[in-house]
Amino acid sequence: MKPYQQIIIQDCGEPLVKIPLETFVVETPHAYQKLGAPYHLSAIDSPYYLRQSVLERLLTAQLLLQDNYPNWKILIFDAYRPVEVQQFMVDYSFNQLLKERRLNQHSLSAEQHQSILTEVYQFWAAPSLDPATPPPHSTGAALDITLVNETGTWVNMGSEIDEISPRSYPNYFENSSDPTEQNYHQNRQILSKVMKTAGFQQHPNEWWHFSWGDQLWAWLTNQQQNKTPIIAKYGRYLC
Ligand SMILES: C[C@@H](N)C(=O)N[C@H](C)C(=O)O
Ligand SMILES: [Zn+2]
Repeated sequence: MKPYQQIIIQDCGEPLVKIPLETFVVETPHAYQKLGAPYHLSAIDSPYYLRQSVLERLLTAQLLLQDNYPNWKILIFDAYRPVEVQQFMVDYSFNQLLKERRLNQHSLSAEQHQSILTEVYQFWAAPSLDPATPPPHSTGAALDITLVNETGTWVNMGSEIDEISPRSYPNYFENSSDPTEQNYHQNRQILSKVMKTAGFQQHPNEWWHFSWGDQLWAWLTNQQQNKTPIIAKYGRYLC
């Protein structure tokens, strides 16, 4: 269990709302739908939903971005994710690591299996159905995003979304003396600054993952302030 999963959840009952796709940028087809992720098993069969207040904050973040970078936009890579899709992506990522390392699942020792799973879980939440430990995206409070510039080109952050490697850590390029890598860091800073100003918290291992109101958000907020601890506003979204 991760420390943030001990945070108590008191779901405020806010609805999941459709993201106005014309206001942001999205990839079509969606990356996980392209892989065959089973959205059809969920009553909400699209990733482009968020809790109402989370969407409002995302709109604020994009306005803040455009104060300094007119015509830049937030690209929504992923938002609401049913637990079935979380399971599919954990399995997919595990199998990708095996492929990259030319390993065969059936000849793995128990230790090897556990060690690869631990790597996957550094970046993916467990597909838990326990109401006390929902995967962040299944609450409708988390989203994976990047930026596109005025020409519609993805701003270069120096690594791919979902890459299982230290390059995904938000400050990975912070102390680099290479100008290109310094630029990646600046780009990541632009993204995290507008999101944090709008109230979001960022996943410690992922430059692209932000949330508002879920357990990780509450846990990180409590770490940063010496006030009465807060609890999570959103649990797994139940239709
Ligand atoms: C890996 C990425 N797409 C992601 O969403 N990670 C977080 C931690 C999650 O699975 O909730
Ligand atoms: Zn995420």
